[in-house]
Amino acid sequence: MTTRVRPSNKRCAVIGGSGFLGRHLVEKLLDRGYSVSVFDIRQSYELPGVAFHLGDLCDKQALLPAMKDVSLVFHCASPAPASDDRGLFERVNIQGTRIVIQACIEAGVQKLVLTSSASVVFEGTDIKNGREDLPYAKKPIDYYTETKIEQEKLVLEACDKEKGLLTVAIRPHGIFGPRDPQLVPILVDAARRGKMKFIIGDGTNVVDFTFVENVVHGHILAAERLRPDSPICGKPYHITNDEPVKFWDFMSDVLVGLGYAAPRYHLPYALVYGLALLLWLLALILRPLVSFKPTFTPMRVALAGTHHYYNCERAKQDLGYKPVVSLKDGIARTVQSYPHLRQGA
Ligand SMILES: NC(=O)C1=CN([C@@H]2O[C@H](COP(=O)(O)OP(=O)(O)OC[C@H]3O[C@@H](n4cnc5c(N)ncnc54)[C@H](O)[C@@H]3O)[C@@H](O)[C@H]2O)C=CC1
Ligand SMILES: CC(C)CCC[C@@H](C)[C@H]1CC[C@H]2C3=C(CC[C@]12C)[C@@]1(C)CCC(=O)C[C@@H]1CC3
Repeated sequence: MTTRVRPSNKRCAVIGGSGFLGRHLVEKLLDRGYSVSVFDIRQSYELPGVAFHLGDLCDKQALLPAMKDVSLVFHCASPAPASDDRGLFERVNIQGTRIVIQACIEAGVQKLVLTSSASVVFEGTDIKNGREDLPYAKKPIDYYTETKIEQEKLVLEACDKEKGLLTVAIRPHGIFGPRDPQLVPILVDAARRGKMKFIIGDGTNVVDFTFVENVVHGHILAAERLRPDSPICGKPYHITNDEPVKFWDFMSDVLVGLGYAAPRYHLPYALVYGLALLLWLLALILRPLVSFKPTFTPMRVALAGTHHYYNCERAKQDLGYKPVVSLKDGIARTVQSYPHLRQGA
């Protein structure tokens, strides 16, 4: 007879642990006394107490060793939203997530926490104080969103008390903070190329941006509250800073904090969206001949010109969630962390 060692409650694996959110999560887990295995296609840092397993999450045999004796898995890997590679999104976010679930079941993992996205309900039109019961986007605005929807469904449907795997999904929105490879770098790149002089629309649209440590906090609360008798099993949770802000005020605070001018001139939303669609189509048609990546993609223009903020009451009620870093402090810490992106640097 083989006796199965019950995995320690404090052993966990972070799939995508080399990424922006993943690394912040790993650091907080270590602080809280967890031992951590990271599974990723790349290793971006070294830390005592972290075992790295390199591989593609679509490969179950590569995943299993990272899950050995692990009771809790965080899945926060995804191709970058800026990619336009439909095949890659489908392979990693859909097929890969099926494999992650199978591997969790085979390895005897008890809890799986997915990093989903509040964007799973975003179709490019206003969302004001959206709750988790909004329907998934019927016409997702890009392949990223389309496959994040399928990924979330797969993980939530896999929640099975009988089989012993409990699951929950965290839906953050607009994560920012030190080491983010996306929001601040893209914004600064656009500013350096003179493209951030313009406000898309009337500039009054309100959105959520979430400091990375608040997102981490939401993940850990969910993991620690995930038990067979808890109401959170199989549910999605919005995690935001709970401080909706005008999109263009947030952009201006970051730009001015880094020494750039705030956007000033208004352009009509419909015009910029139409141009972005045209450029996207052109890039698609010309792809075999030339490769160019427009800064203003339809997704970015939609995010920059509409309201999209979310209610996180459910997370407060069920997880005891409350942001740990305010928007103002989050912006100050973020700006400070990018000395190389300052104007003139
Ligand atoms: N950044 C944001 O504003 C938001 C992000 N999210 C979600 O948060 C999660 C983390 O995002 P970020 O940290 O911003 O992205 P990131 O790109 O910094 O990290 C993703 C990590 O996944 C890894 N990865 C990608 N494909 C893989 C594969 N086939 N096998 C193994 N590892 C693979 C990458 O190497 C990377 O380290 C993602 O699931 C994303 O969809 C959700 C809402 C907002
Ligand atoms: C060029 C400018 C109009 C905009 C520059 C900033 C943008 C790069 C970011 C503003 C909102 C961000 C955002 C995401 C990525 C970066 C932004 C578009 C996500 C798409 C990342 C993945 C998600 O799940 C949702 C995010 C929404 C907000």
